[in-house]
Amino acid sequence: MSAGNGNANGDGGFSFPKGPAIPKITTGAKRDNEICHDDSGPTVKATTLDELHSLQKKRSAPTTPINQSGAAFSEEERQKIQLQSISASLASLTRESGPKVVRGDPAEKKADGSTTPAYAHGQHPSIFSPALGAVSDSSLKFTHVLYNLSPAELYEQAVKYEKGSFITSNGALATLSGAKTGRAPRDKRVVRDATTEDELWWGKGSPNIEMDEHTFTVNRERAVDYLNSLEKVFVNDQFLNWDPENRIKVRIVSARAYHSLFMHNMCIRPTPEELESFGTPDFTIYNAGQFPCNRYTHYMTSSTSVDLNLSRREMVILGTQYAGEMKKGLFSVMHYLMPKRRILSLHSGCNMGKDGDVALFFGLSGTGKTTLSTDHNRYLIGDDEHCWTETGVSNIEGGCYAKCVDLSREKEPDIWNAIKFGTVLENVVFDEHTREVDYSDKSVTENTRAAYPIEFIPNAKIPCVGPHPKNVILLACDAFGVLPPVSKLNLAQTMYHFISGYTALVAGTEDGIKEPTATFSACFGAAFIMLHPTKYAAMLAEKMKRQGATGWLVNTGWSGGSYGVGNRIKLALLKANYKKTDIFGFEIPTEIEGIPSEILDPVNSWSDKNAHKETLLKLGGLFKKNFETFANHKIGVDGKLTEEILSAGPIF
Ligand SMILES: Nc1ncnc2c1ncn2[C@@H]1O[C@H](COP(=O)(O)OP(=O)(O)OP(=O)(O)O)[C@@H](O)[C@H]1O
Ligand SMILES: O=C([O-])CC(=O)C(=O)O
Ligand SMILES: [Ca+2]
Ligand SMILES: [Mn+2]
Repeated sequence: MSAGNGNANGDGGFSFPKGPAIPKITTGAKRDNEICHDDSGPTVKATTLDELHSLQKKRSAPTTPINQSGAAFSEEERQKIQLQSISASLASLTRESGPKVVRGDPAEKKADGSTTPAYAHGQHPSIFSPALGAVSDSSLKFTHVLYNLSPAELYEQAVKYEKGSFITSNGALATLSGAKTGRAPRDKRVVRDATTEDELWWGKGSPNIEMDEHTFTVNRERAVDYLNSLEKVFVNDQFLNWDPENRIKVRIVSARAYHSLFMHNMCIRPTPEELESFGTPDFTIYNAGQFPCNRYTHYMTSSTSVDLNLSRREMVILGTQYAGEMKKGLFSVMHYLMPKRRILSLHSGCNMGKDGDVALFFGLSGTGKTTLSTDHNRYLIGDDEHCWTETGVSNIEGGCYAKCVDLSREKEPDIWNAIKFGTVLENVVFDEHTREVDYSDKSVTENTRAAYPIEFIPNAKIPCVGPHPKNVILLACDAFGVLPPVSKLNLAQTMYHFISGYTALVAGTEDGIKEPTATFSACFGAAFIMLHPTKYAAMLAEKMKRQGATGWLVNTGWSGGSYGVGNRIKLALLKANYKKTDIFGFEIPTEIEGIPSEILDPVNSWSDKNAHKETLLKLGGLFKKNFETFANHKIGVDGKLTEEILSAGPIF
């Protein structure tokens, strides 16, 4: 039966009316009487779907690699050298040779459908097969290496293979860091050997909990074997420190796209040319965070272990996927390496005014280094880790790590806008359908974070270096409500408060805990320092003195009555008249334009003056008690500095 022409003769009472025949549609060759011209353009070049897909991706533009002697490497030679180096990084210490490594995603099928390369040893440029001593199953398999992938590639890897990875409505990559949503300082170990024995700060108050070289080797082997057992690993080769003379080459081997993208954002990203000549890294991280350490290993007290070996220039991560461990592990390394070069490493934010005045912002986690250094009216040099050299300051990192709990576009527009394609959003909650992030939702953790490259901040200063600081601002979030909003400090007071590293937060919102808890963290970063705090303090004093920098204590917390009475206050810097406060002996301004004078001295906003005095004394006592640890440690040749610093503390 032919369609279209109805049949009027049927007996079923169903028929199409007879009408004019439907005109035939003609395509192809242009005809004179054509009404509408064919604008479909040339047809696709591929003849098969596979070919079509292969056309979609253009090869990255080849660079012109130059080797040390000035001669160009071939692409094949270059890839071979790279893979050889990665294989060496992954070498197990006992078997002494690295695994077979191959570039690319194992899931990307070859034309014949195979996923494992079919090439024999040495035949293909993107395979490296070391000569193996003992043959085991793992030495027969390939380890695929995803080397310095781009954010787009890492998004695809994360979304395809990592549970909990989603693209949010602002374009960021939302991830989950697993059971650990913050650092685990109690699980950090540092190898104590002949060198570090004398050089590092050990014992009471020190963050450096020792482990021996052998135990490190056991954990390293565990991490490396885990990584080698995987089908693929991510390798990032990047830099630390924007000061070209003190740049450190770091390699991060990890199992998750989340970790690779985090470090892509947080470390300095090499140009293709810099990557060509990267060579051997100065420091390597093995992040096997999904895999636990063996609790029965000596020195281990949990299934998490973050191990630093300064002599081997290696760090091993087991049993935590929290990405901040990598960032802060490297920061610890800088706290060791830089002072050796007479460079001061700082847990501080840093920005610069239009006329080149640099400010440093020290503060414990969550006191506002990122928030306050990201200031629309100033150039951002960095938000968290810096070096102060003979010539000025440099950022150690290539990215920022902002807290995003309760983030709002109105209060922090630059951070808000930096959360876009390429940014890693850790542990946030979002709408399952619209993928809109709810920053007020703390269901996963209160420590939600955004990691983005520093150039996502519009007024970032690239390269991230600046002249000597003029102002050194110590941030404290004082839930006791007795620290003034702004206090000017003399040099000894600056040292005293730098070594103290005070902040006080209201302990958990649950369980009825209402008392603020004071936290003291030497150098505002006790978890990361490697030497005795007074070493860093002496360097800071010397630099501030020489450069004529002014110290400030800024309360970013609650001022005027304890928590609940006062409100969190905004930072203001100033030229004003000052008066001296009781007990702490701070110089506080008597008036600042635009700020009601009464809030400049917190006593004014306490209705119960006795309660104010009591709270002030209580806090002073906590400072004194904390400082006992440092009191007998001499700094400076004659120890005079110690006395001067001691007398710069609270007096009562
Ligand atoms: N007055 C204030 N000053 C600074 N931050 C404030 C203030 N009021 C509220 N906040 C909030 O406090 C938090 C400060 O976090 P921020 O990321 O700046 O900490 P940080 O010092 O950089 O810590 P970390 O070293 O852990 O990254 C932000 O969530 C910010 O919105
Ligand atoms: O390392 C982290 O988790 C975040 C950070 O910057 C800090 O704690 O100082
Ligand atoms: Ca921060
Ligand atoms: Mn920090």
